[in-house]
Amino acid sequence: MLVRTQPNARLHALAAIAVTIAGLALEVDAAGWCRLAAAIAAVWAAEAFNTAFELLCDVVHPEYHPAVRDAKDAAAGAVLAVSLGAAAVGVFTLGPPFWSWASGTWRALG
Ligand SMILES: Nc1ncnc2c1ncn2[C@@H]1O[C@H](COP(=O)(O)OP(=O)(O)OP(=O)(O)O)[C@@H](O)[C@H]1O
Repeated sequence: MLVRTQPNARLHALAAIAVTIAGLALEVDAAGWCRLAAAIAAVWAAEAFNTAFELLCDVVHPEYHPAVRDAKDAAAGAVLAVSLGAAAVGVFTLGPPFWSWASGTWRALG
């Protein structure tokens, strides 16, 4: 339902697939997979709660209301915060093995 109805969830799905492929290609260790899996799960959980909250708001108060606006903005902010944290986990987990692979390849070519 999330992927079908939420454009952001499609982006999260693409990011999760890309991270999984990169993790396999870079042979991330078990601790790295734990961090990546926790980050991906946290983003999906935040997106699911945000979607549930938006749907509930639309049923409870479909008309414009400043409190609904602020509540929805706060929930969207939570997804953004978790997504930024997940991006940091991805960079710190995949960055070092990617850098070793890239510098090794560069040396082999040079
Ligand atoms: N009933 C409302 N009253 C006031 N503002 C609203 C209302 N419904 C939506 N908004 C504003 O429009 C924004 C988008 O709300 P919407 O329900 O369309 O979520 P969305 O487009 O699915 O957003 P998201 O990207 O967070 O999933 C909200 O963050 C809020 O600022």
